[in-house]
Amino acid sequence: MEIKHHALAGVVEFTPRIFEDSRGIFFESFSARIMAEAGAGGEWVQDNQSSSISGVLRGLHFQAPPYAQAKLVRVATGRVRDVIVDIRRSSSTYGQHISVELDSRRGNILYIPTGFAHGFLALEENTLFLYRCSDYYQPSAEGGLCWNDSTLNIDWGIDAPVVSDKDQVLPDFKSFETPFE
Ligand SMILES: Cc1cn([C@H]2C[C@H](O)[C@@H](COP(=O)(O)OP(=O)(O)O[C@H]3O[C@@H](C)C(=O)[C@@H](O)[C@H]3O)O2)c(=O)[nH]c1=O
Repeated sequence: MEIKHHALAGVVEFTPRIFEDSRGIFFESFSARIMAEAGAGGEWVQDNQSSSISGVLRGLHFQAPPYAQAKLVRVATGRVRDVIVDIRRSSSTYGQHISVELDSRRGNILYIPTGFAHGFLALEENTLFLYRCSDYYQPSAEGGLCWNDSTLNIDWGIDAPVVSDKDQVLPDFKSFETPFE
């Protein structure tokens, strides 16, 4: 497993070794030991799966404490542009984001600690997105940020993605009060 520590503290990307033979491919998509040693350990309690048509954008989402969720995200079919925004008030990179392409052919996996808003854009038809969460879904704790906020200035590479009604009314960064220390 190749390990990359990203510029935003605590964010780790894993790229597994892919074994290919005449039957197809094999790779390890989760290793509690390797991930914990890289600072991406977690008590995972919920697995989620979504499928999206090309051009669907989901986000930017988080759950507020005490229901904050770390996430371990990957793509099983297709490809996404995955974006995370640091919303930890005391962080030196507060308000900054990174964008990582997650590709089912590479099998790369992104560890997102608590204190980040998360979203992704599906870049292919039938993109199957899989993720584990460190806490259960808690609708009352759901929060978010506007995907095309001018302060965040995220280059999604698309002007008019397919966005849910809920995601069209998320707050902008200027009026946002983060619940994360
Ligand atoms: C996230 C979630 C949703 N739901 C339900 C609520 C709703 O009726 C339906 C669809 O929910 P949403 O529109 O919020 O799904 P979606 O927009 O895919 O939400 C997800 O977006 C990505 C970017 C994340 O980071 C995730 O944490 C999650 O917020 O599924 C659950 O039952 N459990 C869950 O854990």
